[in-house]
Amino acid sequence: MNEVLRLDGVTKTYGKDGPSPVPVLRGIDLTVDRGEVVALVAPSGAGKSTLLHIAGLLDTPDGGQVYLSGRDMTGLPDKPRTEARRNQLGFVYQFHHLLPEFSAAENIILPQLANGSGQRAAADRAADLLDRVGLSHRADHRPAALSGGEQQRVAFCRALANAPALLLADEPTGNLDPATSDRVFDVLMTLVRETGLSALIATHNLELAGRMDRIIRLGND
Ligand SMILES: Nc1ncnc2c1ncn2[C@@H]1O[C@H](COP(=O)(O)OP(=O)(O)OP(=O)(O)O)[C@@H](O)[C@H]1O
Repeated sequence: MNEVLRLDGVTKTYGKDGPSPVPVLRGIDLTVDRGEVVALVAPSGAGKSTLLHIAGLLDTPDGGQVYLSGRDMTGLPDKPRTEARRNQLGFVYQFHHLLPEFSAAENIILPQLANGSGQRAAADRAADLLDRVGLSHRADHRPAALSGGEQQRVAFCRALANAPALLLADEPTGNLDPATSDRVFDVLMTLVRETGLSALIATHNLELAGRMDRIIRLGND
């Protein structure tokens, strides 16, 4: 099985039983292979976040199937979906959403402890990931003491903390100025390549999209 993610004929309409339904996804077919980094490019409002939420098992489609590593996740109860989300998926958002009262290292350690890792192994992995993104020296600092680009690098480490099979990212550098965005995106790509991770990364930035293995377009972009 070479596919980490497969969406087959996925449809989604918001408020479909109400007076003003909003059809967003109309039969999306999409795959991400193991080790592949795919850009998701679309105009604003075309449904990138909706698609990432469905692929990330945070929302369910009205129709169609979502497969993770070959397993049909559609219609499964919450428990296996939550487990799959914890074990197989990593998320990065436009804003880092780090826990403000914890240090950079702790933000990477906590999801590992929640997933059953021991303290020592979790701390070692956090140290390794911070080293990879060039932030070893900021491990004990809280997010507020870090720059926007540094915070986002910590968020990448947190997303990779539990060694997911697939990284889902929604405008991961969209909140940064163009030069920082470029540098931080390079860090993300290096991290993804070094760990052999698969990724589906939504971006408006065509230059960044061009650096990925393949571009999938939604809507008329
Ligand atoms: N809960 C909801 N109820 C009704 N409509 C919604 C809901 N969530 C999203 N939408 C609508 O669905 C469409 C797609 O939204 P989505 O956030 O997926 O787009 P997007 O491509 O990620 O946009 P952006 O790039 O601006 O973040 C938009 O028209 C949005 O207004």
